Amino acid sequence: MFKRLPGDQAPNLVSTTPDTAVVFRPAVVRTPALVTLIIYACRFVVALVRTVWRHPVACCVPAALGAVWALYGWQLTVSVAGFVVLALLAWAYGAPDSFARLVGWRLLAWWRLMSVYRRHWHAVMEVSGLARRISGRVYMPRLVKVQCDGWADRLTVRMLDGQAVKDWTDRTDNLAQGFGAVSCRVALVKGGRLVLTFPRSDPLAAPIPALAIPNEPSVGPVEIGKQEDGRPLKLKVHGTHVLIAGATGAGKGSFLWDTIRGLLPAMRAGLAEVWALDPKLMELSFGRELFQGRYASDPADCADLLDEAVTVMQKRAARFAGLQRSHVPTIEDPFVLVLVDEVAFLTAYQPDKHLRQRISAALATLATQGRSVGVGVMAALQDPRKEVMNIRNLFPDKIALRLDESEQVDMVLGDGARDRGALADHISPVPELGAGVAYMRLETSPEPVRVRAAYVSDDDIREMVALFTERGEAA
Ligand SMILES: Nc1ncnc2c1ncn2[C@@H]1O[C@H](COP(=O)(O)OP(=O)(O)OP(=O)(O)O)[C@@H](O)[C@H]1O
Repeated sequence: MFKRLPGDQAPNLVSTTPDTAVVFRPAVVRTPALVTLIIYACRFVVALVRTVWRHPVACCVPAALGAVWALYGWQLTVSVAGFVVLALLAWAYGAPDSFARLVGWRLLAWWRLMSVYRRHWHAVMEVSGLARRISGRVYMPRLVKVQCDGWADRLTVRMLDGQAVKDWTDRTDNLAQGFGAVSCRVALVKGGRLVLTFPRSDPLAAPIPALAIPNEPSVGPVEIGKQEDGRPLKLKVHGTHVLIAGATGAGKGSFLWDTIRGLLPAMRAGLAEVWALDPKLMELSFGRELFQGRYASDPADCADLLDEAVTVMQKRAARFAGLQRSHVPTIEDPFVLVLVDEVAFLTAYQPDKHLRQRISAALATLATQGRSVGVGVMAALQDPRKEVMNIRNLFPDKIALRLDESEQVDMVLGDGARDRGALADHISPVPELGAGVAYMRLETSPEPVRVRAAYVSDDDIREMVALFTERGEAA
């Protein structure tokens, strides 16, 4: 603090300009040692109370051991501590799931809080610009709690008043680097509170082999791979439409084949049919026996097949009107999934304008009216621009595999998806690392989820065809 002293010429004065009549001298207020000690003691008590409040278990254990030591001596203390450690080890070995849920992840969360997040919190907030300095006072976002599971650390954070989620999503790189993680995901939980997710490992790093064909016929969500937290990835196909976008070699075929594989028992039971449009004549032709004649590659045949699907849809709608509002698959009215590989060949690159318009109209009709009567569309494409696929917004569920440009991410997944952590343009082009890896945004959840589809090889497709045709021979 500086005190203004007009005309003062005493030594040790500070002047901002030479030869000026206005000079300044630091005004030093001496604080008695006792006051300083009292301030430190108060701070210590507050910190102690706050620590006990926040970490009651971690504080009670050493306190209880200390009490046993004081009352009964060190021998009993060591015996009790040893017994507790052995009991915990036995629990961890005998029932690892319940141990992890009730003790393990909490211990890890406490350790990560102390060793990483609280330790670096101030520095990371200041350097990344998320803390604010106003009139010399520092305002710091509050780290509310840390939770851990087998895959990631989740930090609940109280934003500063006036901060926007975008302030945080713009700094995910800073946060990840600051806390030594490979990535950071930001999600708003409720007004002013965010959850920052820092993965500790990546269950999607290695390709996933084709999953076992399910035993039960079902059109319910089909298991097609893994989510980034290691849980199974189940994709809803009945009652929705799915758009899959990815650069060449990104692994779009995996999503198509995994879906067919998951539906195979229902197809065998007559509860589901897959109709395939394969204008590139590469992807789906390999298993065309599975489509029972509902397969087309020539654009004119594709248009006919789509028109047929529209007719099925309209007849069902006329029958169901006033009787039922959602579709239940039966042998008479099976779930029909129209698979379109490289839909841009039909909607954008098709030179015959009439055919193009017919196909676009049929796809738009199916996408707007099909799902409640059991006709779904799953379309894959490389280029997600509006000129190429002007009905992409009619698909409630969207999947973005590796994309070439960052702007394409929001084109596929919707506005703000990339800001929320869907870095589809960062997925590795090396097939072992990145093929089949995608970000998925579902109608029911705005948060993009990172997933990997299992790889269905040619041999797996042959096995599926054999299993399916076996049914035909048996019938
Ligand atoms: N889920 C997966 N896991 C691991 N590797 C995969 C996966 N899916 C595909 N691959 C590998 O990536 C290669 C390209 O896959 P695929 O042909 O399905 O890509 P695509 O997106 O359909 O490409 P295009 O648009 O050129 O047809 C495959 O030959 C395979 O080696």
